[in-house]
Amino acid sequence: MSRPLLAVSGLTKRYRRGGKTIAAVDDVSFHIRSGETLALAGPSGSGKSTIARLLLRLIEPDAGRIEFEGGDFLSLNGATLRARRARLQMVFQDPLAAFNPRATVARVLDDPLRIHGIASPTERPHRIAALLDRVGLGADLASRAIHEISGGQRQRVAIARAIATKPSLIVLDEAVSALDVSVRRQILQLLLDLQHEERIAYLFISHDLGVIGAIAHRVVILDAGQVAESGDARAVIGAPQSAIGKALVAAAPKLNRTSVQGAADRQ
Ligand SMILES: Nc1ncnc2c1ncn2[C@@H]1O[C@H](COP(=O)(O)OP(=O)(O)OP(=O)(O)O)[C@@H](O)[C@H]1O
Repeated sequence: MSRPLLAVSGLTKRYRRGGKTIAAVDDVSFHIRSGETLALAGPSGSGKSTIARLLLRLIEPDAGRIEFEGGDFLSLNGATLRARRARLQMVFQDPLAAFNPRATVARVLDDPLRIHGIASPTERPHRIAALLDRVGLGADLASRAIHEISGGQRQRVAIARAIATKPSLIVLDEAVSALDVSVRRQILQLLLDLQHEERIAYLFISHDLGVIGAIAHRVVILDAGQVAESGDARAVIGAPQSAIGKALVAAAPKLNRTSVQGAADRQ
């Protein structure tokens, strides 16, 4: 079997709080293959965002390994880390917090093309127009400021920015949670289409098993920093074994699957 795109093993991150040490992430292991969607589910405080921050190297773990594209990701630094980071992108819940709200859409999309030397100054406007088209937005949006466009449009811009560097993996941290149901369906469909066409893998972080059932192949359910259970997304959601899995299924709103062609349908 080929090596996974991302292999996380024994990942541990502890914080000191009120004189005590708590493990926000406690000996967590999982892997993601090229073109696959793995969901990380769990209630608030279970360690999902800490794992995202560890994967982006925004914080360093106390123990564990992260292998990405066949190499030790934690030992990279400087230019080698920057180059590898282009292949691992992130989409957050709130693009208004991730980008300068006053920046134009063109500026937000120009940054990764410039920083990673992907296109020359004369080529970049064409690349930006192509990226906007790719995520279903018109070129006329390029001159608008981030704070002037809708939440759904902002999330499309965030996805366009993420794909600008041709990543093999995108970490999506509650990326559709703030959107209303119809916009959420459209964004999920866009993610599925991009994955189908460009074989991008997703680490889809969410507390909502309804959404996870529509997009993920496999799921890891976290509880207090540890893996409570994991497996095929439909099997786990259909018959959760852990107490936390049962609670998340009971709390999940049903997503109308007919309007999203689920990832598992395309296997
Ligand atoms: N910088 C920090 N200092 C101290 N404790 C922290 C820090 N960041 C996170 N924690 C703690 O680590 C645990 C995991 O938090 P984390 O944000 O990863 O959970 P989460 O599952 O993403 O939650 P949510 O869904 O609410 O975002 C929580 O107990 C949190 O309080």
